[in-house]
Amino acid sequence: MTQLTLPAGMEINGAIGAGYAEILTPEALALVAKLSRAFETRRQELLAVRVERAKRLDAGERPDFLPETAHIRNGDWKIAPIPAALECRRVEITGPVERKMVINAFNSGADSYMTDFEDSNSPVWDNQITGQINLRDAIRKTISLEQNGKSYKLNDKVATLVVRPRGWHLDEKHVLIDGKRVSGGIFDFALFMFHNAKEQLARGAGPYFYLPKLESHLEARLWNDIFVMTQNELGLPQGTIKATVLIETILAAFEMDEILYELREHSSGLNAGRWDYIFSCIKKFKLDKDFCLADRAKVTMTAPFMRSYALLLLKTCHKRNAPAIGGMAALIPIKNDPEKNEIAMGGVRVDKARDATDGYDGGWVAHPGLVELAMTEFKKVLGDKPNQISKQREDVNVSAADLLDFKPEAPITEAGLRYNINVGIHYLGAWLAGNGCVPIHNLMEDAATAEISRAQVWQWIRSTKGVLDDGKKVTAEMVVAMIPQELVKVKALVGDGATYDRAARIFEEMSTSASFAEFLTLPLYEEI
Ligand SMILES: CC(=O)SCCNC(=O)CCNC(=O)[C@H](O)C(C)(C)COP(=O)(O)OP(=O)(O)OC[C@H]1O[C@@H](n2cnc3c(N)ncnc32)[C@H](O)[C@@H]1OP(=O)(O)O
Ligand SMILES: O=CC(=O)O
Ligand SMILES: [Mg+2]
Repeated sequence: MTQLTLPAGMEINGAIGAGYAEILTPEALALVAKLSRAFETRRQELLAVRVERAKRLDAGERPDFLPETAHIRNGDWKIAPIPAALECRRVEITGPVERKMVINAFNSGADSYMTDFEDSNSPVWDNQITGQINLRDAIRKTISLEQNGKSYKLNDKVATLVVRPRGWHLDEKHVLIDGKRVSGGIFDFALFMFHNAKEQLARGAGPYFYLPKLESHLEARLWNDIFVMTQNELGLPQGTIKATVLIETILAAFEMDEILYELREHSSGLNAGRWDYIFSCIKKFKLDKDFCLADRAKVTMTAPFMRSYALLLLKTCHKRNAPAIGGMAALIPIKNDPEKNEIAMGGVRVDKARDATDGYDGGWVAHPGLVELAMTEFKKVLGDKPNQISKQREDVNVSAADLLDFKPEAPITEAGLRYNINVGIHYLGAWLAGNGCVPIHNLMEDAATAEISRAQVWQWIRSTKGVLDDGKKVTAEMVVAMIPQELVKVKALVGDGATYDRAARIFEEMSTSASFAEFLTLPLYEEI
């Protein structure tokens, strides 16, 4: 086995596969070690703050805009100018860091490509390191692949790359510094920066990131401080790194100005990460017996609380000269059924048209087959302009009560409950097998969408409003009885893989246990 030279105090317990040593170099690992030692204590403190805040919310406290940062919300400031490579982001394709998908996404015709170490990626060690290899090769345009009789290589014109490292909650368990696991996000970020930032700048772009699952401006400040130290370490001018923050937690929605302000030298705007946002709303109010959201399919961007969130994000960004990027419609092309496919494409069209008309500068798609369609909707509104940041939404007024107006509460149906159980088992099983993004019932399912499914099941059992439209109360016994039935249906689709039995067991434990797992990926990560 290849031997790595490690910085003092670092241990790596993952297998070292072909080409890994080119990523896990002593210098790159030294940056991981430096950032970890400098910032791990703060990461842990901020995670502890999340726990304390959750306790207060569990006890009935409700979030509001922070009095102590009113001067930032009321102040007249802008973020630093956006680099040319990030001015035009009408369509952003996203996808896991798998080699074929990396090539296809770069070639998709989208303006930008968010490559994903987060929601759509199962963080098995091999995915993390081969993902870094794939990105290194793609940035240098040396990436290629022969698969199923097809040859893959990059076109001359490719999308601008944006990288999403893991969120603050995730560790990288294969790498220890001074006996403790390193942060998954710092690990992904540091390796990427070390190997690629200068190369990207030489090629006319730069190191651009998406930051997931932040809950406060102090968490944004931590990323900002990491950027400052990394730029110093690598000899890059301050402000070189640019990051778009996903507003995908209810708490961050109350701190959007503050998040942009913390990152103002490094900001490239905000994105409305709708799936985690819905999950976060359920999670943060999980013990409120009056809280209840309808069947997952009914909680759309036109739901009152989602509409308020989307409009506030847009207004906030444009006031600060920052891009506002829309989220992901989970619809994907449906093969072999033109009628259903047309309905799905119509759904994506409506979604992108709404965002573009509202004033968003771009939006996400899950699949190359959606790029042209989404582009058409943005071009209808933007014409030849790269963005519409100049469009101010002073007409928008969103209060705390609007953000917390959680409707629709009904209907909850047996079909909706079974759907959540079915998707939960299917997704968990795929994730355990190393695949973090799966088409299920013609929708894109990733960690964020699956979180909604499993959180709804837990919460419906406990909410007084968790009553099916036929009058039956959702109970743990009902869910436990449905799990084997849904497992059979999942296996009929995907085969008899052992991970699905494990997934069903974990799903049952998660749905029925008294405590609510903070993220489903946390217990799952200990299984891989
Ligand atoms: C909530 C959030 O965080 S959203 C962001 C995270 N989610 C994502 O990024 C979604 C990523 N999308 C995907 O992984 C896939 O599109 C899925 C799983 C949803 C659907 O996958 P499949 O049904 O296998 O796709 P399908 O068979 O139609 O793929 C056709 C081709 O498009 C490619 N493709 C599909 N999606 C993508 C993508 N997002 N990026 C690049 N290539 C893609 C496939 O690799 C395949 O290539 P090939 O023809 O060369 O073999
Ligand atoms: O990351 C995006 C989301 O919707 O969640
Ligand atoms: Mg998300």
